Amino acid sequence: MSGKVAVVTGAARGLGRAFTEALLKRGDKVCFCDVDVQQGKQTENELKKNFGDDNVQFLPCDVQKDEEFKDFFNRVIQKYNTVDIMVNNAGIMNENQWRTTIDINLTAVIHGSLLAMNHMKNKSTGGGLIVNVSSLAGVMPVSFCPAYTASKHGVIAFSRSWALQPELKRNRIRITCLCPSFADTDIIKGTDDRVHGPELARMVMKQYGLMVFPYPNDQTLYFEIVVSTLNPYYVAFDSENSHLYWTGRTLGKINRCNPNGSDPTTIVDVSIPVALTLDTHNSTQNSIALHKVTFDGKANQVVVNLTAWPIDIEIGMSVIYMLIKLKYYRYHIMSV
Ligand SMILES: NC(=O)C1=CN([C@@H]2O[C@H](COP(=O)(O)OP(=O)(O)OC[C@H]3O[C@@H](n4cnc5c(N)ncnc54)[C@H](O)[C@@H]3O)[C@@H](O)[C@H]2O)C=CC1
Ligand SMILES: CCCCCC(=O)/C=C/C=C\C/C=C\C/C=C\CCCC(=O)O
Repeated sequence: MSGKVAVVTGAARGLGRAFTEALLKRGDKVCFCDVDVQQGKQTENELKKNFGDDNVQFLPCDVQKDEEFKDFFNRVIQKYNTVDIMVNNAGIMNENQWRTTIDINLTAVIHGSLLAMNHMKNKSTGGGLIVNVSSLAGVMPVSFCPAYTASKHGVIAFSRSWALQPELKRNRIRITCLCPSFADTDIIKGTDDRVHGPELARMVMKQYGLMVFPYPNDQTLYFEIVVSTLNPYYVAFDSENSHLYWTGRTLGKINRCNPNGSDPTTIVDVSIPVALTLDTHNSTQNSIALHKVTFDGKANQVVVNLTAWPIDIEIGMSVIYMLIKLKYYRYHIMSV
């Protein structure tokens, strides 16, 4: 995948900057935008020093503003002729500004995805990768930030729904959601006046810990890898190489095996949390018919049911909570 042209939104700092650096390290060219112009320029200067003037460019853009976003995207195409990877990362967390939260975290992600899809399906070389940054708050309810959580659920629902479109596969466009746990960036700083129940927010963050960036070996930034975390109940399926991934008992332990359960391997074993990526690319039009895979992990058993194609991931929280109590974890990868 290296040697591609990538766009990253909201990359003046934080995860967006980390994604940008990871892409640059692979040899991609990156054009990033941000509403924070001063920070954007500073980041651009720093990255240019490390990766070369021609490989990285910052353009100011507020993704909430439709015309600005469209212009930004078109300017990237004018400069580099193409966009191969689109990372819709810009996001805020502010329950007092819930409408803006939805506008940036969800509406702009939809807009960015559509801009990318329209371009990717028409370009002569065809295809591309869209990475929509959701959150673990996109797969579970979080009482202290309901609007944020709704926006992140929306990102997953939008991405999964598009992933079901045969048109996407036909045009070789892959759409992926990245669902990080708490990461040590500005979004979680000074949350007191931006969340309902700051004490609970602090307690939860303390309990779960923070991801550290840059992540060792760039594991979380390697978009092709589908991994999971936080608790042992997240399982992911990578439709590109058919691997199944599941977490261990501790944060940061990620295992992988083949779809038939063979070759179970621990690919990450660290004491810090890592990110969950839901791979929404249901490219498997050739049937993966009824598998039942059982793993015997060290502490607990994990059962994965693959039903029929296309593959998608459904996590039922109430069932999960019940099974956690029983120390027995069951995951459903449903046909939809
Ligand atoms: N840090 C965390 O714990 C987690 C973060 N995320 C998501 O990761 C993404 C990146 O967040 P972080 O790097 O953590 O936060 P951050 O606050 O460090 O970075 C967000 C960046 O987006 C930019 N931005 C905000 N509104 C914008 C707009 N309208 N137009 C253009 N740029 C805009 C900001 O200026 C900033 O540079 C967000 O979508 C966030 O929801 C998801 C899960 C966990
Ligand atoms: C403080 C807001 C952080 C925003 C950044 C973000 O997206 C981080 C998400 C990380 C995890 C969120 C998911 C789960 C939190 C775990 C349990 C919450 C349950 C407690 C409750 O809400 O009642």
